[in-house]
This record gives sequence, C-alpha cells and structure tokens, in this order.
Amino acid sequence: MTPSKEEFEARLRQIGAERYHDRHPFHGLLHGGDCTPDQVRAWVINRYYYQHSIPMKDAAFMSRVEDPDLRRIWRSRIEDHDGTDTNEGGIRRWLRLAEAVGLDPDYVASCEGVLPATRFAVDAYVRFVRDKTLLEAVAASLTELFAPKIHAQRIEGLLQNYEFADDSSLSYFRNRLKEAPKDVAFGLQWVLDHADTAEKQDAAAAALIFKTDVLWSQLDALYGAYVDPARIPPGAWQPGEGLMMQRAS
Ligand SMILES: O=C(O)c1cc(C(=O)O)c2c(n1)C(=O)C(=O)c1cc(C(=O)O)[nH]c1-2
Repeated sequence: MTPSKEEFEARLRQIGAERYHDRHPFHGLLHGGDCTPDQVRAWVINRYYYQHSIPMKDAAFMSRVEDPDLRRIWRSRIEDHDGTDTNEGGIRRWLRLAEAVGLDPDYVASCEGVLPATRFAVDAYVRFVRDKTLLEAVAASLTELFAPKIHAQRIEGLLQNYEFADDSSLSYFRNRLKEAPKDVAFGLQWVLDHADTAEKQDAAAAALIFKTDVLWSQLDALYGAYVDPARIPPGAWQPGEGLMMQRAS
C-alpha cells in the first residue's frame, strides 16, 4: 500500500532533520563567530559556485518540462538569481557579500580557486536534475524546506559576530527568506501529488538524500581544506589571493 501524503511528507522532513547541512560543524563555526576572515572568504568563494549553478540547474529542469504552467511557475527561480529590470538578483547580492569580506567580486565570479570537491558536488546536482525524472528533480530541490531556518540563523549569527555583516552584505539571505517559501510550498505540493506510488515516494526520498549529500560534501571539502587539517588541494584558493586591494595595486 502507498503511504499517505502525510506519512510521505513526514518522511521527507525526517530526512532534513537528520541530514541537512545545518548540522555540519562548519556552520557551527561560521554562525558562532569562530571562523577566521580567510575561512569566511573560502566559504563565500565556494558557495558562489553553488549559487551560480542554481539557475543553470533550473534552466536544465525547464528545458525538459512540457507543461507551460509548470514552466511559468518555475521560471521565477531563475529570475530570483539572475535578476530582472527591477530586481538585482541573488548572484549580484552574493557578490556584494564577497566584496564586504574583502574579495574582488570579479575573482569570485571567475570561479577560479573553487575546491575540486565543490565542483564535483555541484556539477553532480546539475546533472542529476538534467538526467533524472522530473519528480526526482523537484524532490531534490526540497532541501529548501529547511533553508529558511538556516538563513535566519546565519543572519543573526553573522550580524552578532562579524564586522562585515550589515543589511547590504547580508541582503542575499534576507531576500531568500522572502523568495524560498513560495518555491518550496509549490515544490512540496507537487512532489506530494506526483509521488503517487510507493516506488515514486522511494525515488523522491532518495533524491532528497542525494541533495543533502551534495550540500554536506561541499562543507566537508571546505572544512578539510581551510579548517582541519587545513590541506588546500592544488589549484584551490590560497589566502591572500583574489582580494579587493590587489585590484588597486
Ligand atoms: O544557505 C543555504 O543553506 C541554502 C541551502 C539551499 C538548499 O537547501 O539547497 C539553497 C540555498 N541556500 C539558496 O540560497 C538557494 O537559492 C537555493 C536553491 C536551491 C535549489 O536546490 O534549487 N537550494 C538552495
């Protein structure tokens, strides 16, 4: 028998409770004010790679959707990140954060210095959405169910603990608090409606687990490279590179 929608939703939420990256020790350091300026910079550089790939992931998704109604709803995700005539968009906001922590935004936008494991994980997410069923692709986006909590914690923790934090540098996260709930309410309902067999529920749950792994492994890579054992892989960002002041000199 197929578990009810309520049971299935509880299963998805349990995956978040156990595996979402709010539990990762790097976030404990970041939000608690225990990251050095270079560790914050490393996070901003690597996380940019995720941000810049999200609209490509959503475009890959839309390229496979035949239903215009679904495409119309989905396209606001791309606009949220890429911007519109009246909205600067998440990517620009992220680069404002980059500047606030002393990085040259052009360096960050070049994606040079991104950790190899960040690339592998994020590229795997884009490929997953391109290649798997639409149900699995939408289910993978449902980590966003758990994101508003971590964004609120991050705004509070960064404001308390770091001088660079202010309304301008943190505007990315404030905007996501407004944008994410509509996406996730739609995505959740869509997955609950379309996962109408036990097999489809299993596939959707596996997709969500895959996505929590994508997020977790990015932070593992960051922790290993810049916190402990602080072993930076060849070609990845070295502290001192890509700073704002290097532009003027
Ligand atoms: O800061 C975070 O922890 C976090 C997590 C996630 C997520 O759960 O995938 C997203 C975001 N932020 C985010 O800002 C964002 O735009 C976003 C889009 C997506 C997605 O899978 O389509 N996830 C996330």
